[in-house]
Amino acid sequence: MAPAFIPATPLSNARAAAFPSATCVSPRRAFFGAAPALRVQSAVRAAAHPRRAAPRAAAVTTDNWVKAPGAENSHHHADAKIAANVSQAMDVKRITRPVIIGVAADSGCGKSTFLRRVTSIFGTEVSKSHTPVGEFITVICLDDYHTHDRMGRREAKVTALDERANNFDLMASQIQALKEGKSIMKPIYNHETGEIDPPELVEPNHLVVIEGLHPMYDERVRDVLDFTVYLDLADEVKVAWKIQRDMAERGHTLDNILASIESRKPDFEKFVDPQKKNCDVVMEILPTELIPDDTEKKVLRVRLLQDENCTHLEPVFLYDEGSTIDWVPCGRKLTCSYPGIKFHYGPDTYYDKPVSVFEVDGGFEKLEEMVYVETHIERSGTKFFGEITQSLLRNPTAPGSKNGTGLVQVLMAMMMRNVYEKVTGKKVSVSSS
Ligand SMILES: Nc1ncnc2c1ncn2[C@@H]1O[C@H](COP(=O)(O)OP(=O)(O)OP(=O)(O)O)[C@@H](O)[C@H]1O
Ligand SMILES: O=C(CO)[C@H](O)[C@H](O)COP(=O)(O)O
Repeated sequence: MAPAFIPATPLSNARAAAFPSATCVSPRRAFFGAAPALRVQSAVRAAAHPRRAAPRAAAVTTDNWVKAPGAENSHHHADAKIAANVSQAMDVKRITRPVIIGVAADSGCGKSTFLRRVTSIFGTEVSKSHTPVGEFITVICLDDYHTHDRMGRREAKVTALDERANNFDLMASQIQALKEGKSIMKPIYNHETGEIDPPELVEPNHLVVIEGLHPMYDERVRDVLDFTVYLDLADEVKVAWKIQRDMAERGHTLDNILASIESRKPDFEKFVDPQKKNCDVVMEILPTELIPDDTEKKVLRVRLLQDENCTHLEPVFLYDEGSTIDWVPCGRKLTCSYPGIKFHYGPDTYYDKPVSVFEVDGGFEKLEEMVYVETHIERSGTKFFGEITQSLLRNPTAPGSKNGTGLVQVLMAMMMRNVYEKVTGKKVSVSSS
């Protein structure tokens, strides 16, 4: 029998503007780029359909489930469980084995923007719910494993980045369970209220992405991951993006934004940043080198660092694998206005390990011309001629579509698709129209 469909936990209302020190937005809200209208709509829907508003726990029978190891670590997590048996969803959806991918970054560093590109490359959609779920992919935000609610963190005098503020025992047991094909009752950290809501049902899926501050922090969780991605923003870029988002869209003051970034820095450096050392791919976003003394930080230099020894990764390259290449296709091949665009590819070392670097500095004047560049990017895993260009053209106004950030995000999304295909031996079919 097919498992009963459990309504997804609805999006909660706007995160309180009353917490000006908060630097991140609800990943779900950002994931769908939800305008206030959407949030209101979702609240109205919930009111009109009370079942939607009910906690997911109410719809599931978990009598023969077991308490998840780690649930005892926090009174907020007491109801976190793991199914005793493999989920029927495995059979019903013909899941070979769930592929689990980690995406790590600080808050506001473009995880949601990247994950929208991922779903687009997989040709799939996800629900507008606390945990986005689709036929193929589920995206779990690891903020849900915060040990304390917002008030509790204040009392304990810890930031959300601190290891003590996260229940890694529970995270490890539940992500491991999903990989084994078992459903879980996962806690919910509610960014709107700062509270921990009753747990929700999450079933195994073909692809499960775990995103947030610490997907690779705990060895037990890291060992479960099939592929790991780290989004690494230079401080100047982080500040510029924060200013753009939090000042323009949320009415925060500049001083407030800067103070918040500064206050997170020590714990960011201690608990989040070190994860990048062991990642399969790292996307560095840096200020351009094409404009001397650039102050605007709108033109970006992007470096994709690909671990040469990663089991499932075949690094992309320009022209000739292993060579060092600097390429400026501006002129007859590409329309470029100042400062133009420059590509670089070559071997390098990153924390003592060999990596291939694919780098793009600057932007595209005409996105359609990207197809010329695409013909020179080798082993990108495209399924048809022009797939990268088509993917960027599908949403030309998305952040980064006209510069290297969008291009590198699409390349990383294709790597994730390759990893999925390698691990499962199944092909993902996509449409070229
Ligand atoms: N490639 C890009 N170029 C320019 N701006 C970008 C790019 N990617 C993301 N941004 C901007 O940065 C901000 C944060 O992006 P996003 O919401 O994707 O980050 P996030 O890591 O999911 O944030 P949070 O953890 O706070 O939810 C947004 O305002 C977005 O428009
Ligand atoms: O770094 C973060 C990741 O999103 C948040 O700051 C953390 O999850 C705490 O959330 P909030 O500020 O809403 O209490």
